[in-house]
Amino acid sequence: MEVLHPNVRNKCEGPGRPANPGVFLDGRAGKGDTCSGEPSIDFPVSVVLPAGGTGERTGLHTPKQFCSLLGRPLISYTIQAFERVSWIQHIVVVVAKESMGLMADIIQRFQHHKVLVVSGGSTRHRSICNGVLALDEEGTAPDRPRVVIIHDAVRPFVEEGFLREIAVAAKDHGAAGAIRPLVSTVIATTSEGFLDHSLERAKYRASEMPQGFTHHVIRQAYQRCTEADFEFGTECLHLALQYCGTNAKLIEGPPTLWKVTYKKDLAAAESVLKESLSESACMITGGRTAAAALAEAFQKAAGALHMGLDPIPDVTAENSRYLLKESNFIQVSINGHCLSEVEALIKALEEANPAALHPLVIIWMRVLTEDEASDSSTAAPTSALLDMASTAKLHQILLYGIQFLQSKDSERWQRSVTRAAEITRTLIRERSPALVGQLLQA
Ligand SMILES: Nc1ccn([C@@H]2O[C@H](COP(=O)(O)OP(=O)(O)OP(=O)(O)O)[C@@H](O)[C@H]2O)c(=O)n1
Ligand SMILES: O=P(O)(O)OC[C@@H](O)[C@@H](O)[C@@H](O)CO
Repeated sequence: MEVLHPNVRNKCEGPGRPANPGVFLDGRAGKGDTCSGEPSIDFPVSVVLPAGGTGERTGLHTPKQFCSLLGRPLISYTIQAFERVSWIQHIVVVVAKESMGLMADIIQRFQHHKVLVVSGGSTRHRSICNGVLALDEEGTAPDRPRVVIIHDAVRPFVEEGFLREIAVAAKDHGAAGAIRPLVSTVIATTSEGFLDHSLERAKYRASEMPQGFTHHVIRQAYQRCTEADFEFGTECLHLALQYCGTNAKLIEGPPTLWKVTYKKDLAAAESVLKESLSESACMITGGRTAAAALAEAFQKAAGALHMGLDPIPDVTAENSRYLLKESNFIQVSINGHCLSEVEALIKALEEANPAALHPLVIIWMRVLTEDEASDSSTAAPTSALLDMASTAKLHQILLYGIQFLQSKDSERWQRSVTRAAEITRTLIRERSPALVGQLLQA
């Protein structure tokens, strides 16, 4: 039986849909930390991420918040953006009841913390209301009101500095919201579909997210609003003004605040994520002379392609710091072609960084001498590579292979190294799931 939230009897939902507070999965609370010159956050801040929609406008079967970008659900990027902010204590994710299990899997797989999952409602306002009512007044006082940041779960590109501005403005004014200049002019139409009038664009702004409210204001707004508000409204700032007399402080936000609405927006978001990914790589030589010589030649070729390359002997001791850099890795294999070194690297990466935000790339670089190339006993372990790659992919590690000949002909050798660097750059840039586990020839 669902427990009705004590403060609302069927308020958020139509008949029969109560607010249904869950349990915090991990109540770790951060403390306010201040970057130089930025206002300190000395009051409790929680976040409500409405993610209970169906994403009809994408035309996809999967709701857009659960669509994968680079192998990771869109909502996981948004949650990560907030859980990296130390002064945010709790993140309430509001999902449709039928998605609660999927959301729990995502939290577990990507090691999200300080997350509470509650069930959504039939409209965005009802979902947000459920999220707000799941937060209680613990740890607050009149001079330290809890601030609630509300942010659409399908807006993954949100920065800490702007969140701080919204949170402080919400504490000071009761409500605050992100705005952006209008791109198109707003017009009103007659019932017959003709132009009635147009608004003077310079006087208006687009209301975006994040928005912030003191918990008291947003909770009172939802307790006083009407069924029509719940059914047809799209603006929380309006509810604060209409039902609490609170004029939100409006702050112009960066262009990155855009919302994923249509299918094309998913492709655009993935492209933005790709651009943010590290294109640098560490080349692990094992301290062997031949591998170090390859690394030197490869570094020149990679430099010409504007790709950073750090030759390192291993990822142990002081070099273990490379495991935490969200860098990519090239494991060099000369005169010894088993995959054991790759296996050890994958294990070290998983232990050091169990929930990498983006897929990391490992390239097994297999260099054959001319004698080995003609010796059938040194056939490439292609099936072992495929098996290892498919397991690693579950942990956001994309494993590829590149093989080439260590020719005695210097020109031929240089051409192979250059081709290997070009392939490496493409694999790192594209992170194509289709090529995972393949041994490509340079
Ligand atoms: N009943 C609803 C409807 C929407 N949302 C959330 O509100 C945010 C912004 O809404 P929108 O972009 O309209 O998402 P959808 O309603 O899913 O999209 P569509 O209108 O295309 O179906 C999204 O994160 C969406 O999941 C929600 O929590 N509960
Ligand atoms: O209207 P939709 O439900 O698609 O999206 C919600 C947006 O309207 C909303 O996030 C901002 O306009 C701020 O209120």
